[in-house]
Amino acid sequence: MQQRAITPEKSDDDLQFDATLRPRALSDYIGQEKIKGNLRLFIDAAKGRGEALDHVLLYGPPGLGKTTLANIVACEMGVNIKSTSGPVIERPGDLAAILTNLEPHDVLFIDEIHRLSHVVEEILYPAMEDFQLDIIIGQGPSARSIKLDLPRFTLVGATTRAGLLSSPLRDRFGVISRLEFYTEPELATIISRSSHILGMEIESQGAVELARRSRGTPRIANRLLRRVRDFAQVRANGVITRTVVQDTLKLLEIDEMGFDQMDRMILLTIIDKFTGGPVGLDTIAAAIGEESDTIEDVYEPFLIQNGFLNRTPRGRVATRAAYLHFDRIAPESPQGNLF
Ligand SMILES: Nc1ncnc2c1ncn2[C@@H]1O[C@H](COP(=O)(O)OP(=O)(O)OP(=O)(O)O)[C@@H](O)[C@H]1O
Ligand SMILES: [Mg+2]
Repeated sequence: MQQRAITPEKSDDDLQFDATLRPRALSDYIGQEKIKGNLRLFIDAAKGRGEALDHVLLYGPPGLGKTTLANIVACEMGVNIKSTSGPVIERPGDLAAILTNLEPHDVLFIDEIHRLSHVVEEILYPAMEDFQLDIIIGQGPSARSIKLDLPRFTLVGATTRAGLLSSPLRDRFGVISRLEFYTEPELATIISRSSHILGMEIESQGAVELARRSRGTPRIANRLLRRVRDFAQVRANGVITRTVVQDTLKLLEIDEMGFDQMDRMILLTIIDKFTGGPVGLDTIAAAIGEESDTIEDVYEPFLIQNGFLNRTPRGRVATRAAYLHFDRIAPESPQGNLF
């Protein structure tokens, strides 16, 4: 897939920036006030009792700050964090090795936790609940089952798809938090903070304009900021003004709403090829040549939340706002459930 400027998924050149721009303390983490309030309380309580924090599940669209929060939790608890991800833990032995190496109260961060295999999940249940490792060593008649005590640890799980988590796994988390898209003022604050860290001068109108076009997502805001920075250096004496932002985004073909080519393709396919829908996700995916999982996880949440797309039992439907945005005339009497 071609690298989109706006995709909220990680790319390699994000990694270095992620490291520099990632807030380290809860007080530097902007927005998500409800989650922050809860975590603050639970962390203070756990520390007060000298206990490990309860297991935490973080879910929500890519780029909203799940990994960042996991690291902050460890930092605020004053413990180490071990990071891994669902697809990386292939065999029960892999997880056993990680678990037996934890120190008391450590944070184990499992990203993409919905992609853990079944056999690995089975090991995780008693580990989360009773801090016991229950594992079978060897095969056939010589196989032995061994039980080990584990230190009390905190599992922080992250996923873009909470719906794909098995309920026994979900039930073992004491804290389940959903990350929301950020408001424009929150994103403007994040952008100003990032500019400051990168040593860039940004006018407040520039930050507001960029915030408006960042699809509610800090990762996108930071990525666009890098592009804007290049433009500002070359064409505008290094200061990020509203005009600099507008000109850069025009080059990147990102419109007033923050839609890029892929968003436009999804909506216009529904409007023009399928008379506004309803049309199945797989059909849309085939028509535009993108994975349906990617459409569902990455692009749709923002379009739905902002009222451009509806998810109905019979398929996806473009809303009146979508027709208006593209200067199309919405059908007079829609097929029953259109609007
Ligand atoms: N609340 C926040 N305040 C400031 N910066 C943030 C905040 N949340 C995220 N960021 C920035 O956005 C970037 C992406 O965040 P992060 O990697 O934590 O997202 P994620 O939810 O883990 O994404 P993914 O689902 O793709 O793993 C980070 O590098 C960080 O700089
Ligand atoms: Mg992450």
